[in-house]
Order: sequence, then structure tokens, then C-alpha cells
Amino acid sequence: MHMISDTVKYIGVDDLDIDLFESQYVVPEGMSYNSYLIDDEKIAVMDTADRRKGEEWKANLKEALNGRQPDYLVVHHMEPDHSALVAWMLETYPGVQLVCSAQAVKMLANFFEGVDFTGRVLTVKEGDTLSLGKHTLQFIGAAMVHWPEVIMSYDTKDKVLFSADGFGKFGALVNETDDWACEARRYYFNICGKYGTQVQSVLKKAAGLDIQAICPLHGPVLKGEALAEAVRLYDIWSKYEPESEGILIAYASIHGGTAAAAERFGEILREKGAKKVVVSDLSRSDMAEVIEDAFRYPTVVVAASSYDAGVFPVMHDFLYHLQIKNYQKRRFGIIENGSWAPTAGKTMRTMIEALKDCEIVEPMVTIRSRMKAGDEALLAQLADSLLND
Ligand SMILES: Cc1cc2nc3c(=O)[nH]c(=O)nc-3n(C[C@H](O)[C@H](O)[C@H](O)COP(=O)(O)O)c2cc1C
Repeated sequence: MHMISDTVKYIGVDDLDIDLFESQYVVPEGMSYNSYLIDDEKIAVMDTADRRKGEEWKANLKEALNGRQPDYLVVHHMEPDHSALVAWMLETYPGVQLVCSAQAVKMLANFFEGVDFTGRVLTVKEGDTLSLGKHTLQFIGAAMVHWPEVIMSYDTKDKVLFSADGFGKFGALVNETDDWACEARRYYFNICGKYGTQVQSVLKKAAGLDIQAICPLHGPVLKGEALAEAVRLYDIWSKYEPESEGILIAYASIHGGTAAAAERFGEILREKGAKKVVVSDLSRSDMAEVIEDAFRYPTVVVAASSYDAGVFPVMHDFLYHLQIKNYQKRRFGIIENGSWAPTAGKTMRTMIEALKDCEIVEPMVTIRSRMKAGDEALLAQLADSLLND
């Protein structure tokens, strides 16, 4: 158990045997469910953990309490990976009061049938404060970062921001490296990506505070340069601005013809001077990582086989993911493939046109079954349009 400051203790747990986080994200480095304890005249526990590691978390809590009783359980976020032990806390510690938003109160009964919360909940909203003795918690509304009930809290004594899922990342703390951005980016775009406006609003509020440490619910505590870099990246990401130069080619291919065309198109782009080209096979890549790359770069080329008068499903899934994540402000190129009546291009075009402020760069290239020498010229033309316009 490590100390964040002389009175703020880390009591979270690592999960190294989880197969998929939220039943969809591969997490080869595991996951951490962070939880903190503020040891003051009144003791506040900041969130619980996932029930997968409930016993370990309870042991950490008991060790940190050292025989004392907690006074408050602050529930920043009701998602079960943080709130699984809420009912257990109420039952085990009769003096503990839950501190959460009004929206969270509505959710409590949904998650914990039969638990009597009467007289056990202190509802807080933006600007409210809670004195623990030397520490005072100031609450910050953070609705839709990334659920509606989310609050953050700021400890005015140690200048710590408890940021809920904001500033989180994939990966257990035991496996933490210096490269925070790599898995924080994949986490951000897939989990919070839809809510850029709400993240911007929280960043504006945070700019008015002197923050010495950010304590998220997943991933490492951020301090110093790491904190400043994380805030810089969150500002870019939540404005939907590309982070760096580059072109993503995402392809969906049944028998390899579209794959060959996509790889060749990558070579053409490099021959013409593109410095960074990432080619991803949507059937075999981690979808969350391809989505991350789509947000990272300003330009995306989609290449796909036609399928049942539409597009090969994994490409449909990719574009659908972009749509629900509020993807915007990017340029697209389109390559389609078909053996008798190519339809992939039209389907992809319709889906891209539904995205906000996304431009389709012409010409769209049609491959018939296998790429031929004659297709080179049109691919070169598309490359020129993408690189020079
Ligand atoms: C189930 C299935 C449905 C298909 N539907 C279409 C179609 O509607 N129109 C078409 O032109 N080709 C269709 N095709 C053919 C492929 O799109 C075509 O062979 C393409 O060249 C495959 O590219 P690939 O080598 O990258 O997989 C279909 C193929 C399969 C297996």
C-alpha cells in the first residue's frame, strides 16, 4: 500500500487475470481498480473496486483503517468496477455515509436491490464541500465523463484531484511503464471518446485549481510533468483534433485481394513522401487500437470487399464504432473491391457522410477481385489528393 501524500493512501487492487475489460477490450497488461483512503479526523474512502478483486480490496481497506471506522464512502462513479462493494461497506460499517451525486442515488437501487439506503446517503453537487478535518473535499460535476452520475472531487489540502474514470488507462499498476499515453489513448477514445464536450468542460474547471496530483480510478497517479502532459493530451483528444501527422489505412478483406491493394496503397503513399502510414487488418487487429489510430491521425483510408450487396461486416463495425464515438473533423479515402457488383464503396460512403465534418477525398478506387497494373494510376491519384490537397 503506498502513500499519495502523508494522509492519502492507495488501497486499490490490480487485476492480472481479467480476459476482457468491459467485456470487449483486451488488456494484456491487466487492469487496476484504484481506490484511496483519506486519513483525517473523519476517514473518507474514495470508491471501492470490482468484485473480481473484492477480497483483496477489503484486506487493503482494513489494513489502512488500522482498527478505525470509516465515516464516508465517496462514490465518484457507479460503474460496477468501482462500486461493487458499496452495499458491503454500508453493512460492515454502520456509521459510514455514502457521498454521491443525485444521479448516482437513482442508480443505487438499480444495482443493489433490497439494500436500505435511508439516512445513509449525502447527496452532493458541483461546488459543495465536505470537511474531513484538515482535508476539505470540493465536488466537481463531471456528468457524462463517461456516465451521467460522475462527480470528481478536489482535496484542497493536498491539492489532489480524484478524477473518476477521467485520466484512466488500461494496464495493472504492477506493469506500469513510462509510456502513459499509449494505453491511456486507447482507453480514452474507446471509453470517453464520445464525450469530448463534457471533458472540455471539466478541463476548464480544473484549470482554475492548483492540482498537484491526479488520482484516477484506473492507472497511475499523475504528478509533475506526467500530469501536465496528460492534461495537454486530454485537451487535444477532447477537441477531436488529430494528435500527430499520419495516415491510417484500415482494410477488411475476405480472400486477400483488398489486403494486397491496401498494402500497395501504403507503399504508394510512402513513395510519395508520407512519413507515417499505419496499415491495419480489421479482421485481425484489436478494434479498439484501430479506433485509437483513427482518432490519432488526420486521415483515414478505408478499403473493403463488397459483401451481400453491402460491405464486409468488420468494416461496417469499424465505421459504426467511429459513429457512436462521435468521430469528426477527419479526411477519408475509399477503396472498394467486388467481383460482380461492387457495393462496399457506396455503403462506406454513406456511413462516412453521416459523420460530423468528415470529408471524402476523391477519387474512390474500385478494385475488381484482384488489384491489376491498371489500378495503380487511380491509387496514385488518390494518394496525390490525400497528400497534396
Ligand atoms: C458472402 C459473400 C458475399 C459477397 N457479396 C458480394 C457482392 O455483393 N458484390 C460483389 O461484387 N462481390 C461480392 N462478394 C465477392 C467479394 O467482394 C469479392 O470476391 C472481392 O474481390 C473480395 O475481396 P478480397 O479478396 O479482399 O476478399 C462476396 C463474397 C462473399 C464471400
